[in-house]
Amino acid sequence: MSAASRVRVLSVAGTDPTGGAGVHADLKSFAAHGAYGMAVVTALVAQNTHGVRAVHVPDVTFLRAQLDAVSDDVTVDAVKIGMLGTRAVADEVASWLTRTRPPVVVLDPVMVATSGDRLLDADAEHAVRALVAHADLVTPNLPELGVLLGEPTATTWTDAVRQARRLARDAGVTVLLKGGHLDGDASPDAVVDATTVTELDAPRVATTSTHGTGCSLSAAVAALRPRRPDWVTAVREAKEWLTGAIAAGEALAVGSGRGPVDHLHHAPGLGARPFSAEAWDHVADLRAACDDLPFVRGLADGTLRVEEFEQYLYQDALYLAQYSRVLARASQLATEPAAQAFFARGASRCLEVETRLHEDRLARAGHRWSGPASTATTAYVDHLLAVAATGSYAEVVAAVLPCYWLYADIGARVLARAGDLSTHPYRDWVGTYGDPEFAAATADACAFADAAARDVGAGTRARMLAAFTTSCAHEVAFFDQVRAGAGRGAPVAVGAASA
Ligand SMILES: Nc1ncnc2c1ncn2[C@@H]1O[C@H](COP(=O)(O)OP(=O)(O)OP(=O)(O)O)[C@@H](O)[C@H]1O
Ligand SMILES: Cc1ncc(CO)c(N)n1
Repeated sequence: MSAASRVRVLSVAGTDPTGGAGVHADLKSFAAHGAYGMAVVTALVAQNTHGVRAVHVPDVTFLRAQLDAVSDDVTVDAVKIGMLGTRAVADEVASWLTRTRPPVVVLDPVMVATSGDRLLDADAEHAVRALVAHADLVTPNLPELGVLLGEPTATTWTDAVRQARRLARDAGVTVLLKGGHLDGDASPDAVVDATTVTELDAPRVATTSTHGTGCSLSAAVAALRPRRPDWVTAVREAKEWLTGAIAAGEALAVGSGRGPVDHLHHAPGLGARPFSAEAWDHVADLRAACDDLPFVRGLADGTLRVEEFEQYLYQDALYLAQYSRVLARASQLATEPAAQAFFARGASRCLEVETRLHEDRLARAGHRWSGPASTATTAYVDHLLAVAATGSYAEVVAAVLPCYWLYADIGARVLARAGDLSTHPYRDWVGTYGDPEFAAATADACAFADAAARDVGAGTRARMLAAFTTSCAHEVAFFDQVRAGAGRGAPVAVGAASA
C-alpha cells in the first residue's frame, strides 16, 4: 500500500447542528490543517449559539459499531475524543482504546458547554478520569482540570498550572491547560508534562465568537501532532491558528448568541477573509499608535506648527517621487488591464496632484526646503523599492496599500470631525486625503490586493502581510520623524516674497 498523502484523524464527539462545536467543528479543524477527517458520533445534541436544548445518547452498542466500522477498515493516525455524555459511553470508548490504540490520542474532557449547559452526567466524571490514563494529551479548561483532580477550580493561573503539573505527574499524560476562562487581556495556555511547563501567550480577542474553541483547538492539535516533532510545536501552531479563527468569527454572522470561530479563515482560495480585512486588523496597534502621534494629532486639530508641517511636506515630496516608481512597477507587473491602468494612473497622480499640493504650500510659504531625504524617508522608500525589485505583483500591491489606506482613513476622520474646513490651517491636505475620490481609489487598491491574494499560495500571502505591515510601520515613523527631528531639510529663503 502506498503511503497516505494526508494524516487520517478521527473525532469521537457529540454534534452541533449549527456547526460551531463537536464533530462538525472538529472536521473543519482537521480540514484547516490539511488532514483527512472522520467522525464517530457519541451523542446527538440539539444546540445552537445560545445553548443546549436536548441531548440524545444512542445505545452504546451502536457507538461500538461505529468505532469498529472505522478501525476495522481505516488506519487511524490520530484520534480526538470530545463529548462523551454518559458513563457508558466513556467506558465504551475506553474499551475501544484498549483494543485499537491510534498513535496519537487527544482527550478534550468536555463537561460543560460555553453556554454553561452540562454535557456530561455527574456520575460519569470518574469514567472520564479513567479515560485520561488512555490519552497522550488531555486538554482541560480550568473547571474541567479541577474536576479531573477532584479539587476546586483554580482561581489564579499559577494555581491552575500547579494543578496541571499534578495531573500530568499522577496520570502520566501531557496536559494542555487552557486559559480561556481567565479574566484580563491575555488568553494564555500552557503545555505541561511531568517535568516542564511551556506557557503559550496569546492576546484575548474581544469577541463573543468563542463557541467551540476548545473542540476546535484539540482537533487542530490532533491533526498536527503526527506531523510535528512534539506537543509544544503542535499546540503553538494550533493556538496561533485558533486566535485568528476567533478574530474572524464575528464576520461569519452565524447565530445571535456566542457564535462559532471561522475555521477556514486562513485558507487561501476559499473566499474566506479578504486579504485587506485581515491586514487591516493585523495592524490595529500600528494604526492606534499613528493616531496617537503628536504630529498626527496636531495635523488633525490644526495645532501643528506650520514649520513642522512644511518639514513633513518636503520629506513627503521626496517620498512621493519614489513611491510613484513603485506604483509604476505594480502597473508593469499587473496582468489585468484594469489593474495595470489603475496603478499607472496612481503613479501619474502622485506626481501631479500631490506634488502640486506640496509645491503650492512650500512656494506660498516663501521659501524652499532643501536637503537630503531623512532617515525615515529613506527607510520607507528602500523597503518599497526592495519589494518592487524582488517581489511579485501581489507583494508590491500589498506594500503600496498603506500609503493609500492610512491617509484615506485619517483624512476621512479629520474631515468628518472638522465638518467645515474653511478655517482649518491644513484644509488643502485634509481636503486631498478626505476626498471621496481618494476613498474610492483606496477601495480599488484594496480590491486589487484582495484579488491578488486569492491567486497566491500561503507563502506569498504571508509575504504580502509582512510587506503591508512593514509599510504601515514606516508610515508611523514617517509621521513621527518631525517630532523626532530626524534629518531636517533646512528651509532656504527664495527672494523677497518671504513673510
Ligand atoms: N477571547 C479569546 N481570545 C483568544 N483566545 C481565546 C479566547 N477565548 C478562548 N480562547 C482560547 O481558546 C481555547 C479554548 O479555551 P477555553 O478555556 O475557552 O476552552 P473550553 O472552555 O474548553 O472551550 P469551549 O468554549 O469550546 O467549551 C484556548 O486556547 C483559549 O486560550
Ligand atoms: C457536541 C459538543 N461538544 C463540545 C461542546 C463544548 O463547546 C459543545 N458545545 N458541543
